[in-house]
Amino acid sequence: MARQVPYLLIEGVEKTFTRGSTSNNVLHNVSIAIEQGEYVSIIGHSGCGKSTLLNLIAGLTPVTSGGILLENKEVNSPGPDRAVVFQNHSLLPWLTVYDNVRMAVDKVFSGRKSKAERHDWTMHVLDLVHMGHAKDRRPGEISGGMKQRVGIARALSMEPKIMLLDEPFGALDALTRAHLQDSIMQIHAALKNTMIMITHDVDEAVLLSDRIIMMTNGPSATIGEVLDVTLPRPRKRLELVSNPTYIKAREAVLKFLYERHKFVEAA
Ligand SMILES: Nc1ncnc2c1ncn2[C@@H]1O[C@H](COP(=O)(O)OP(=O)(O)OP(=O)(O)O)[C@@H](O)[C@H]1O
Repeated sequence: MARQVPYLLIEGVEKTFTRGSTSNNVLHNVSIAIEQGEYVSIIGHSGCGKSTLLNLIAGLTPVTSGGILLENKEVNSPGPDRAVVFQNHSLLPWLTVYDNVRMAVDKVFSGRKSKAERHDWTMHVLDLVHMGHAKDRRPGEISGGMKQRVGIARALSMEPKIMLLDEPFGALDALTRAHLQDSIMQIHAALKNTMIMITHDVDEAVLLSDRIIMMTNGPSATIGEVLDVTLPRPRKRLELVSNPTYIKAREAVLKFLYERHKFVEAA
């Protein structure tokens, strides 16, 4: 029987940055298979290589050795099938909320959807992140949380196979962050897209993820442990607080980060 190919396969990946005669092996032998529709978080101490790993999947930087396959095709350049959402939204300040999303829609769908369809699709994704009402505002006229919603809408609008989220809620206050986490859970439930998210927040990782990838400290960081989060969905943050599975998962990540792989400040 033919072996089933994983949706995203990261196999034996090494990443070394070289400048002049010095080289820094950031990632060592990173291997994992991710299934379609999974929500996977990557957690690890500062500087271990989380963003580097995300950039490799995005195709923004090449692997030194090993390989990344998406639906059995090698990833070696950026593409609209992998949309990245950064911590600091990167909206164009002179365009409205609508036009910031529409630009991405036009880029990806100009040959495949009519003008009216592209308009409807733009409004649909803005409504998904609850930003339809603010479509005519410019980035300077909306809050940080709203900007992040537009960034997520823009990424979603490209119908990517994989959403790559680099600390998407890191710059937001706790309440805004909670609202956006709820939105992303609703979007994930509705669209069933594959999400890979970097976070420093243990509660966020447990709340959102199907699996949590825990990275060891660098240099030569690798995947230390992978935790399955078996909590059923939809998940409600208030109900989880006293849920034994939630408490156990949270404890497992905290123990990994603060007992087995403590952060040691470089001398
Ligand atoms: N383009 C680059 N050239 C050289 N070194 C780099 C480059 N990008 C990252 N690094 C190095 O790779 C290591 C990992 O960086 P990376 O940003 O991936 O870590 P991180 O886990 O995402 O950190 P943080 O949690 O603080 O954002 C660091 O030592 C960094 O200096």
